[in-house]
Amino acid sequence: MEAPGKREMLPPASTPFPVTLLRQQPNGRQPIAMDHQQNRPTKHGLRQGFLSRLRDDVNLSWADIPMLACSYLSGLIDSVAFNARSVFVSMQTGNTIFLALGAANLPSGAPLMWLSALVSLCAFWLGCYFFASTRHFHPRRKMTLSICFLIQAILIFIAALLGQMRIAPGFSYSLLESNSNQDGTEEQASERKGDGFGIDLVVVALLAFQSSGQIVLSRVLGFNEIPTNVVTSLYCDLLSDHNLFAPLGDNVKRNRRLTAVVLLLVGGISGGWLQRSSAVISLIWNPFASLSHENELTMRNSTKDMLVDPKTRGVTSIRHTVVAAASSSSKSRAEAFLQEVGATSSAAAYGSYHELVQDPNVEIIYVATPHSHHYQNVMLCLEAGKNVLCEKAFTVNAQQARKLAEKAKEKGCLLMEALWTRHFPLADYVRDTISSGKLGVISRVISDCSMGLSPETSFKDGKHRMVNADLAGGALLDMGIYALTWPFLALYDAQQTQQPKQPRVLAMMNKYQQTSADETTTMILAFPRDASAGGDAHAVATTSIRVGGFRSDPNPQASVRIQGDLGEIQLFPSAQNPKSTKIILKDGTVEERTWEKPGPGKGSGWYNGFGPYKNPEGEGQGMFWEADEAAFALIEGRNEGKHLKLDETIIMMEVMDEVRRQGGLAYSENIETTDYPVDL
Ligand SMILES: NC(=O)C1=CN([C@@H]2O[C@H](COP(=O)(O)OP(=O)(O)OC[C@H]3O[C@@H](n4cnc5c(N)ncnc54)[C@H](OP(=O)(O)O)[C@@H]3O)[C@@H](O)[C@H]2O)C=CC1
Ligand SMILES: O=C1OC[C@@H](O)[C@H](O)[C@H]1O
Repeated sequence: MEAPGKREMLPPASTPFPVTLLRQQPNGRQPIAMDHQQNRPTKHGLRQGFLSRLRDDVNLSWADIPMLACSYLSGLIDSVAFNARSVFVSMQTGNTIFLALGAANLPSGAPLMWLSALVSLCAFWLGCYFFASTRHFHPRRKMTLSICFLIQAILIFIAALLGQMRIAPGFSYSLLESNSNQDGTEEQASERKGDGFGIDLVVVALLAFQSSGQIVLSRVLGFNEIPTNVVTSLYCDLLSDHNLFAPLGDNVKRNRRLTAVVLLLVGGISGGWLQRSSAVISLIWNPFASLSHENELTMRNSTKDMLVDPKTRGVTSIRHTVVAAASSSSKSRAEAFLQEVGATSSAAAYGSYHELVQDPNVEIIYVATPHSHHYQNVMLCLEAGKNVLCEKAFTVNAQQARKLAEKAKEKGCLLMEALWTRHFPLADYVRDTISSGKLGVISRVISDCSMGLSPETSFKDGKHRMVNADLAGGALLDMGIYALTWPFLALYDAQQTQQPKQPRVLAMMNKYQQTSADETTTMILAFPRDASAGGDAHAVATTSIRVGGFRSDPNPQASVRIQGDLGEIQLFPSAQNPKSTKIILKDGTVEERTWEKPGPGKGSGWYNGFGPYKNPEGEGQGMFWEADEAAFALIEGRNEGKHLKLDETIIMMEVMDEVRRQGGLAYSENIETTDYPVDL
């Protein structure tokens, strides 16, 4: 136990200059050159003075202050590292336990925690050895200490840079959000953190190495009571101090320990809050389309949704900003669009897509033009180096999708199909239900997405993109993609016990006479699966503009049924926008859930809704979830969405190519082509 004492009055390492002409330094160093007339050191003398002072030992009477500041730093850095990679870079006791747990393959859900802990420990050990070797170079010299602190500062700076530039994804954003949002489980959060593991470990190593410098220096300077990164022994020494309650000036070591604990805590708190606020990313969205041809208002709905405060859906670390919009027909349409959706007044309006892609403020572009135009529009964005979220159907055919994926890879851009349904919390629930095994082996999916509209009445002149073959219209590309979504989610994604294979397809197609686009299409699919995994799984996916999906039905049947040998899950009322689910198990269990759409809420006076169908006051349409996922992908440095990767988008396009081949539906060469640029 330490004896109480006042701040130690150690002899100063250097004394102030005496007023003599040639100043002899107390430690017998060279005299400093003086300007005799001015009676002050010359520039050369000053430089000499500075350098010789650096050779002095540090004045220990105040050296505890930087060491206490190190305690604050430890708290800050450890809170960041733990939040980023579930590892400590300073407190190595925790890491030793994490390493030990790894031997038992624990903790569950974080199988690589031991590796992060080991990296941190190794870097820390190396750092201790390195910084302790200063004992060979006058360890208490100001010069030696300055160099040590400089090395630490540089390492922290490099680590911060790697995080800030999103090179080290784990350190680029906060885990807090993903743990709480969108029904996200910690598993999902750690999955999200899978990318960039290696570079994250580099950051861990840099920080652990520097943090060893702190404890070594606290030892060098003789402040063993403030090891800066260990608090367990500090708590013990503090509370077992028999002079714990001595007056303030009578127990310096107690004061230091207490201050170190408080500062470490404050450092931890600041680390947490800094991550929260620094994780607020201003995402820039850029709608191509605007208020459009009388009926479809995709852009308006999704943009309005994007601008809803993400906190209303529990998302705290991102924000979407519409910085610009472009209309291919006129700038005034873009202006009207921006006004209508409530974009900020600084948002730019463009009268051409070419102008828009040159805007340096644009980070990501949301393409919501007719299917026929996706390939050309997305290629334009990618060529300009812009990230893209492109509406469904992604392209007209698989070859176009492949080319876009290649271009995105070449340019290092994010490219994602905006299949909004895939990003609903409801879709996560369906995935989780399937992978939990509750339904047994899924062997069949029945899925319908239809409109129940008379095309002769609703799309009278045949020009609407729904039926217009020149715009790659028809039931299949527009609605059939939703019917295919659930078989793919259930049989391609969620049951990935083996490398998923492309399904075999049988298809029938009825054409709308007026335009020859498909009006009703029926697909039977077989997803190849080994006999040991249950054998091939079947799906029936149907779509129609004319029949099914009547909104007038007060008790709609399930649009989607995902069936396993132990039970099934049903989705209501529509495959593209399901709002409730029902699980029926063989043992008689029934689990029903409804899925609300968040938004500004009742009393907000805010409305969204598709086309003429208004949602209840304050409820979003549900398009923000795909926007959030694109934002997270950018923040994490991913070039794809996690719920629908480009490989799967391409395979779905291949299926639709085959369906069209069997149904005899080919679009005109200029919209099927992969040539670029082509004027449409
Ligand atoms: N997720 C969802 O719920 C929905 C998604 N969608 C998808 O969104 C996309 C757009 O659909 P929607 O908004 O209904 O499409 P629209 O027919 O309303 O067209 C959208 C915009 O595309 C631009 N455009 C460019 N060239 C043409 C052209 N030759 N003919 C017509 N328009 C052109 C127009 O804007 P401008 O002239 O100003 O450039 C137009 O306003 C499609 O991929 C569709 O499948 C549609 C509905 C719902
Ligand atoms: O994606 C869509 O969802 C809703 C439908 O009404 C629309 O036509 C379609 O494009």
